[in-house]
Amino acid sequence: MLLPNINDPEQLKTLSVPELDTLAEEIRRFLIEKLTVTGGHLGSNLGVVELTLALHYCYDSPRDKMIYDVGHQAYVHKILTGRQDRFDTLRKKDGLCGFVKRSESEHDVWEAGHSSTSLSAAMGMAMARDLKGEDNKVIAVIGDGALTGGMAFEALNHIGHERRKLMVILNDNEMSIAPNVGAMHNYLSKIRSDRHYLRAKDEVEGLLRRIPAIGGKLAKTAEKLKDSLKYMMVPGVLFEELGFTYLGPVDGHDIEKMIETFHQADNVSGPVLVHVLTTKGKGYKPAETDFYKSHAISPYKIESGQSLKAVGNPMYTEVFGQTLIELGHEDQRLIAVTPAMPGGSGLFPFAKEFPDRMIDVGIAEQHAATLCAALAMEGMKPVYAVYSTFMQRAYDQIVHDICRHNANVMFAIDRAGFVGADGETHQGVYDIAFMRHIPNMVMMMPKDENELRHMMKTALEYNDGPIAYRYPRIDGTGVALDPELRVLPIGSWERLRPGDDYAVLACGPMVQVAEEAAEVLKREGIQVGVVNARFLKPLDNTMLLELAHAGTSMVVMEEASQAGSLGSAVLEFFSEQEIYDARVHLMGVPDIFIEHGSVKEQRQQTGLTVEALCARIKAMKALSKYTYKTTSTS
Ligand SMILES: Cc1ncc(C[n+]2csc(CCOP(=O)(O)OP(=O)(O)O)c2C)c(N)n1
Ligand SMILES: CC(=O)[C@@H](O)[C@H](O)COP(=O)(O)O
Ligand SMILES: [Mg+2]
Repeated sequence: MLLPNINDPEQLKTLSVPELDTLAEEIRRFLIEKLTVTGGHLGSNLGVVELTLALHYCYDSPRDKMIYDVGHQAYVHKILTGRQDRFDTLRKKDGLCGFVKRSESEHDVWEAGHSSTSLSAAMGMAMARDLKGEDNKVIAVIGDGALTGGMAFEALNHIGHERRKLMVILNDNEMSIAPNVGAMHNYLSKIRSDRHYLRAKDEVEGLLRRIPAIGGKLAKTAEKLKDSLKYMMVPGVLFEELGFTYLGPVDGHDIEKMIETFHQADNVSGPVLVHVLTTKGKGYKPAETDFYKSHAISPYKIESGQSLKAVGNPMYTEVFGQTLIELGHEDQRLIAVTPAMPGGSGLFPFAKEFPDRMIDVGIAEQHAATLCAALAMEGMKPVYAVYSTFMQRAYDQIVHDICRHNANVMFAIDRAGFVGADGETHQGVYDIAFMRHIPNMVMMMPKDENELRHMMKTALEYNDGPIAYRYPRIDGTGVALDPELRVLPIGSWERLRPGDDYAVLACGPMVQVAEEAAEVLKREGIQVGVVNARFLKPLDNTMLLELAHAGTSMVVMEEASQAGSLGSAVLEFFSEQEIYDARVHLMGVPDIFIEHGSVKEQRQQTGLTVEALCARIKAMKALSKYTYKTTSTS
């Protein structure tokens, strides 16, 4: 057994290639076993075992900078840099992060979670290195999925122009989370499969060099001919034209070949792109054969890869997917757009039913938003199905292309609120704050999956501009679903419980928390009203005025950034109305990044629990007595 003794990259360099191969197999077994308990990004990591070994064998981390795009495929890097014994804590509270994390190790030089940032990071580090007169290597490892992201293209454009020395490793497994899509993907597939492309690049270029230079009139024609031959026969010519030296394709499970290629790359003075072919899930059948199982999985049975997650109520995501089919039958103009998350967004059933009406644009949140704007302006009914966290990428497109045009785009914002194990890079807690202030936007959040269905119907029937519904990454409440879909009056809230002294204005899953807290407090003799603040914009002004005029003390509770979300909107309303004595307390996500753990732990950490709400109301009660006493005696 080599693995338990390999705790730093220096030890790795003493191994022979056969020993590295043995180590690769041991690492694979280690990951497959450990992740049965913790879950995690299994397939992506199994695919890069040899690649990561070859990198650490050839380069000196952390002096040489290894930058992993997305950072979900860095488990092997973590094992090789002294974190093997922490894998039982993977993605758990205070445990090993599922992504690259600078606070964990000096070998983690760049953090991510969102995709396609690695090339810009590599360029920045290479520039800094040159400006400081240093000579370390800079290496970005980017997957074929992440390469579909706009930022990656922007960086390729810059790197190819500047021609600084750095290495891009394109880890091509033909998969994003779902099978990869797009013209670049088609181009890479061609390189993989076309035997002409697989000819040794040197051989072809040598041949071309041997065609004698011809002077005079024929020169131009000959050069054109050479160019055409090159285009036909040299793999990766697109990257070459962009200013990179292209090396590959190389078998990403052959350590010796990769070491050879990296040495070759070291002799190139400008940017190099090494095209590495890997298999996602390599070495674990369930992950190799089922792409759902090959990406982010929950704990599983080792023999079958079958999930051990207890079967609960259908998730909001599933209810969304099923309801979309109903609406798709109702309105032929409805079309779903996803930036690379067809499975996670629950769109596969819709795609099966309406294969021409589901568009996966790749990791292209910005493009997806503008595409939806244009579809809407031409009379279609686009649903932009997107995770809250990834929608952050499309802020300008939402303002500039969707809201300014007042385009009838429906936003299905999944993973709104805490997401659990993915942690701080993926929390869906900012979208209310960065969307509600944009003119024309309407925003909703359902208290349960039944209401989600009504919101979807409401959005479809709404023809006055953009409208969003956001829902969490959790199981639904199990409520019975109305077969009849209803249109909700825009800006209407629901009073679920009466209570004149205190009222909790809650949205989404916090409504249930508020109801439970109200029950607890009722037993203690405190009557608390509960309002389902299901429209985040526009607010229910009438209800707010009623509450203020009744002298009700309000708590606004939301699993969203406290700054700028629903609570802020309520305060703004009272300020606009010049109602300065409304008593409003905010309970939201504080001004810190919330790390990985379970959703329950994340709620505990931020005080979004029944206990914390009860405590807050009791404190308000105590304070109001005091305030009352002092004012009445003065
Ligand atoms: C901006 C953004 N959009 C979507 C995602 C979700 N996502 C995470 S990994 C991934 C697929 C990446 O594919 P690839 O880079 O080829 O890596 P692989 O898992 O195949 O190794 C996607 C779509 C993300 N992390 N960031
Ligand atoms: C790395 C990444 O961004 C995705 O793989 C993400 O972890 C998926 O999240 P869900 O499990 O919520 O679909
Ligand atoms: Mg891939």
